[in-house]
Amino acid sequence: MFLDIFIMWLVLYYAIRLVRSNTKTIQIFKGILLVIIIDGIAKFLGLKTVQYLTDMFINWGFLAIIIIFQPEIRSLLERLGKTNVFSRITTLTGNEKENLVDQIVTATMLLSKDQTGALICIEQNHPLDDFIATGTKLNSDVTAELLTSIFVTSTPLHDGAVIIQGDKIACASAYFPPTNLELPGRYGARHRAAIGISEITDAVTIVVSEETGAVSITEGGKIISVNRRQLRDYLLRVICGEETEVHGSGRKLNNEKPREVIIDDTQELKKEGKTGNTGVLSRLAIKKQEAKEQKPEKIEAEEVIPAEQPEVIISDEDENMKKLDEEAAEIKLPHKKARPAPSYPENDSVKRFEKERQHEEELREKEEAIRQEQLAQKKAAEEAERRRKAAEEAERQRKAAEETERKRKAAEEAKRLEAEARVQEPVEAAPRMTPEQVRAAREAAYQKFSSARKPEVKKESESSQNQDSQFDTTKLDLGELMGMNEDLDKTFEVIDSIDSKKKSSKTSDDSSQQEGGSRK
Ligand SMILES: Nc1ncnc2c1ncn2[C@@H]1O[C@H](COP(=O)(O)OP(=O)(O)OP(=O)(O)O)[C@@H](O)[C@H]1O
Repeated sequence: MFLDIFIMWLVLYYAIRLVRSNTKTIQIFKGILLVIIIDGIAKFLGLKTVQYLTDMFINWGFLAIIIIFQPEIRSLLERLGKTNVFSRITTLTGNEKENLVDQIVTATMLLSKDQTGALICIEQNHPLDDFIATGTKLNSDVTAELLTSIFVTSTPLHDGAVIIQGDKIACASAYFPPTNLELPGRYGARHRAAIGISEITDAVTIVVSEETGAVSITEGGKIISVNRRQLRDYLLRVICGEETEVHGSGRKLNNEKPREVIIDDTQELKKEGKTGNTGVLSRLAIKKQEAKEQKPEKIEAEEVIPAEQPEVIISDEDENMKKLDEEAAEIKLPHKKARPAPSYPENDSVKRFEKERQHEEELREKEEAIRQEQLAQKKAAEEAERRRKAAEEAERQRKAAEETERKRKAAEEAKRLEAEARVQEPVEAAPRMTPEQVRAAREAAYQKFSSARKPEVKKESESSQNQDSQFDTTKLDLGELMGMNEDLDKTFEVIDSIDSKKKSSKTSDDSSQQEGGSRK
């Protein structure tokens, strides 16, 4: 019986812790409570339909809870499986815890002074192994030197968060899901990631702004700006469970961890013109303002001195702080280099959207490149065709010019030959006989000459005289005949030369005509 009650108590204890460690779970739990209350009221007032609905919800609620809390149940079982029921931090001794706090505070203040952005997450009861898996595992001692070195912007590990498990730096470059809360513009991706992790786990996260050097703490979905002293007090309380005093303020911090630390972002939102729809933080800030008026002794977010403001030195006798100052003075941060683009993984939906956008952009660029290439090819083809035609036209014109020239020369040559022929004409015109006729005449002349010498052949010469009276050689003496014979020889030579020239000019004409024909 006692064991039974003990087990039930354990189950309830862890269930409540699980619900409390996650703001989303709290909301769902509140919803379930509301349904149970409505069911009670319906029963009391006898509202049968409402009761039927709420009964249905409660009857099936077990299944619904399993479905709704599936990730949380899984994480609880995982946690049980790892037998890490007690957080690693609880296993440290008092001195180790204090040293851990000092190292974290020193590193944070150095980073703040140097305006080097940082995100340091300290694991509490909720294991952060899933987030450690997104980063680079280190498993090294927590020292101010190592912490500051990690966040120096020229190192590959500076992007993302450092997770501290117990007294070890479990990893660097871890990715946290950012919050979806509406926040003032001064909070960027780093602050969103810090609030995001505090919404889904009970971890405490320290953020150092790269822009202003301001130090903030996030826990339970809330963010608060702190100075060095406040940071130390806060960490001592969270890690060592110490109750500390804010020196000089005359006020004590709550015994419990300040789970609802909030920042007054109402002023900021008003400045940005977002007065209509103020976020959760601003509404909480207003509530807190009201509470403050009632309980002035409680420390409020609005009262926290922002880290960028000159720090108020409250006590000269704080030896711990002096020691921290001395330690910090020994650590020198390297010269900051230009900040490279973040390489940590982005929020899933944003990443997907960005990927799709890039893909579309690439497709558009490819299509445009193909279109441009086609256009260029078309232009090149057109240009080539234009050049080919121009070359053809130039060739045609060249040939035409050559042809004209050739014809001109041929005509000139013909003219020249004609002129030459005309010069030879008187010699050619004299006989006005064909060579056969001349040969016949010559023969006849010879016959006549012979018959004059021999009377027996006289009759034959008479008959030939009748044929051609022009060549009446009977009355010619030998001298005359010989002279005539020489004349005839000259005439034949002239005729032969004219014939050969005519022939040669005719063959050149023919060949040119043939060339013209084949070109056509
Ligand atoms: N989801 C995330 N998880 C872990 N680290 C992140 C995440 N988002 C951003 N960071 C870190 O924050 C850096 C970008 O910070 P950003 O300047 O956008 O934030 P910020 O809140 O304006 O801080 P700061 O005041 O330092 O500029 C990144 O380089 C990365 O190191």
